[in-house]
Amino acid sequence: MPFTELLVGQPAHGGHCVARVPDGEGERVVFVRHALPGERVRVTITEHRSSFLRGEAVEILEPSADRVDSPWPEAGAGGVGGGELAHASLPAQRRWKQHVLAETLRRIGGPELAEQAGEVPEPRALPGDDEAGGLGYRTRVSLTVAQDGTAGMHAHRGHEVRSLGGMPLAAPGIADLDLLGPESPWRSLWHPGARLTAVAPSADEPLLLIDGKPASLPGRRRPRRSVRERVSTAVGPLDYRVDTAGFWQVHRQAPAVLAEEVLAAAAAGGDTANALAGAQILELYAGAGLLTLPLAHAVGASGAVMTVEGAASAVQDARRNLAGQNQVTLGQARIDAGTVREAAAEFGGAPDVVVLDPPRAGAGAEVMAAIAAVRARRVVLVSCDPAALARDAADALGRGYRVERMVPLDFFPHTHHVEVVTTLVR
Ligand SMILES: C[S@@+](CC[C@H](N)C(=O)[O-])C[C@H]1O[C@@H](n2cnc3c(N)ncnc32)[C@H](O)[C@@H]1O
Repeated sequence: MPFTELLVGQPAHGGHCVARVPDGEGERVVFVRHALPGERVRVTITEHRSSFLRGEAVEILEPSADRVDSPWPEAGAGGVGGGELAHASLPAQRRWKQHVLAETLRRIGGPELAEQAGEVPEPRALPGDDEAGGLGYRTRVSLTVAQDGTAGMHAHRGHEVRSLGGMPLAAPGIADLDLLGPESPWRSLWHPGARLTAVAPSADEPLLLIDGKPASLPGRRRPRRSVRERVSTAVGPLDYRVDTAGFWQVHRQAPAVLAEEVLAAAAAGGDTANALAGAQILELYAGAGLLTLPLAHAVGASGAVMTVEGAASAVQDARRNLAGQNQVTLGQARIDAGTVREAAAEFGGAPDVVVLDPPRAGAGAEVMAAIAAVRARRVVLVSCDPAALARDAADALGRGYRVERMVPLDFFPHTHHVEVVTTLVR
């Protein structure tokens, strides 16, 4: 079945739409990438599984009104991953994510979560994205060196590395590094198969890591171990240092927007400066302290913020970023039920708010149960995966919390990814 003509249905979690092909007496589901709902397309089947097929739309026979010329054709059918919605207009991408989020909450979280979440809004565009066509936002880009020595990315669900001609989603500082093509000045420093990470910090020169180590061109500034990031917030600009290979929000506007949303959620939507003064906050998965610093300002000297983070280098960065904030205690530990209980016990009673920003897999049932047992009035859950959000939020609902608000944010234009800040209250 090399090519099949299909009518494409609604999007599903993972960056594809659902279609069906006849299969014996019944039908088989096909997950189709690079198509839009309602389109009639020719599809090449890329993977056969016992219960479903995967395919890519290679010819659009009846296009949707939402279809646009992709600003990144190299991420289209047969191409690299990371730009799977680039064939849709930005408003259509946001409607796609809204649909997937609502469906995932219902399918994985169950009817109660779906009901409490209510009418899930479209993910909010970040400042400047609509004007820029959703391009030039990524301050971190991962590449791999192809066999011919040029920088590229892996084919979607493939091992082969494709050389890239452009990186339209990358921030301008990354293009300035001149990584692409056979004339790149970096070529003598890397080898086929090397992993490259390009970083364009908000308050520092862009830099390149080769196999996780900061590199520099001959005669240029020595490689740095950390970069400076500056985040504009309501309490003024906040300055951070972050390990070059450490976690930092990828969208150039995401640090400020996330800090503002988390503060508003923790403060019950009130004036954060007053509502959180004196509050006791437990922050889990705190990274280099992006959220810890504005939380520390908001609770003030009479409040307390305790963090737990697993990566030693991130805790070291946080120590520097939070220097002088005596109301903050930084803990390094792998987060599990035990560490949540221990951290909460330090407050000598329930903290007012628990903030958590777990990795893509979510916090998981055990950690969510331990968080619920802490009995904080509010839990602010930051999720970068709708399925993990549905599991984590459903766990909280089963343990005495209800959803007060869900704020989806379009942190990753042209991809299917979406960030959501959920406020849970007892
Ligand atoms: C999505 S990041 C959030 C960091 C921070 N809130 C930010 O926005 O920069 C998740 C963080 O959780 C940490 N982490 C992941 N799994 C962990 C675990 N099991 N225990 C402790 N920390 C973990 C990672 O090192 C990372 O810093």
